[in-house]
Amino acid sequence: MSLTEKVALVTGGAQGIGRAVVQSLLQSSAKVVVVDLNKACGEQCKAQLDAEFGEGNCTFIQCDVSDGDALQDAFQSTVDQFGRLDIVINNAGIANEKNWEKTIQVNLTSVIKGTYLALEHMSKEYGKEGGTIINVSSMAAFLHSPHQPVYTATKHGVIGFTRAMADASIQDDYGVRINVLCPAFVDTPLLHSVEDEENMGKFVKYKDDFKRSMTKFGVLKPSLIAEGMMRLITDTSLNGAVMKITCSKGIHFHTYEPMSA
Ligand SMILES: NC(=O)C1=CN([C@@H]2O[C@H](COP(=O)(O)OP(=O)(O)OC[C@H]3O[C@@H](n4cnc5c(N)ncnc54)[C@H](O)[C@@H]3O)[C@@H](O)[C@H]2O)C=CC1
Ligand SMILES: CCCCCC(=O)/C=C/[C@H]1[C@H](O)CC(=O)[C@@H]1CCCCCCC(=O)O
Repeated sequence: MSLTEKVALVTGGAQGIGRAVVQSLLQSSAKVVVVDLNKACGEQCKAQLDAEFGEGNCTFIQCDVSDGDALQDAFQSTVDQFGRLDIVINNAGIANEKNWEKTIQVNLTSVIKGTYLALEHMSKEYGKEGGTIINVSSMAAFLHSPHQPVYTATKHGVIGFTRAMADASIQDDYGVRINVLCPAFVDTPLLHSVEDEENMGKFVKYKDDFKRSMTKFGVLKPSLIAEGMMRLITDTSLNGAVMKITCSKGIHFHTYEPMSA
């Protein structure tokens, strides 16, 4: 499906899962803004994508998503440059149990802020044309581990927030679909960062169990996560959906009991 004329903003898009998603969006002819903290990685990513897709299709904005004003400026710059916004992927995430407050800021607060900013630029409530938001959670929200308690809490939070906002979008006719994606282990730099005491603090003692779990459940390629993301972007029937991606079942959806009064 062509996303010609569509404009996407991807946080944490310079490497890992975000980078794979940016690649897929460009392959579908969208314009893409990569918002990332890592300047060197972001500039290298943009240079590679310019070489592959031509200049003018991809922009890099250096930004710490946990800085609310900077994130607001990144959204505004996107609209100033490309004239519109259609797709927002709140993907940036860290796993730092030592600086757990930062983990909450990046993984949860910034996802909430990124969703509200996306709505300001896309919702019919603000006179805009609609769009789609995908928030990145994790299978850690379903299968917890003592290795990463705060990371797990943030990923639970992302699901609850996203589902509630998806309901609000339907009830108040925002014209914006809001979904959440939960990958199992994915082969990215983040997955290796959880072996360091510097990141995990006292919980690093559980790292061998965590690694055994990786061997047991397998490790996914970022390209499969990008495939799931593209399905959430293009399937207009999906709102409030919780997509899981695992080695055993591939791309599938979590189902919930209907809410009773
Ligand atoms: N790799 C895995 O096994 C899994 C990852 N996830 C989630 O997927 C998302 C992406 O993770 P990966 O690609 O694996 O990580 P990664 O570490 O490979 O890439 C994350 C990107 O986010 C950027 N970033 C980090 N903090 C930032 C900040 N404050 N502001 C702006 N950019 C920032 C980094 O510079 C990096 O480019 C995260 O939300 C993560 O929790 C979910 C399940 C499994
Ligand atoms: C910090 C980056 C790594 C986060 C990766 C992740 O999401 C890990 C989740 C694990 C949790 O901490 C304990 C687990 O067992 C989770 C992995 C679950 C994979 C389940 C796959 C099941 C299946 O294949 O059916």
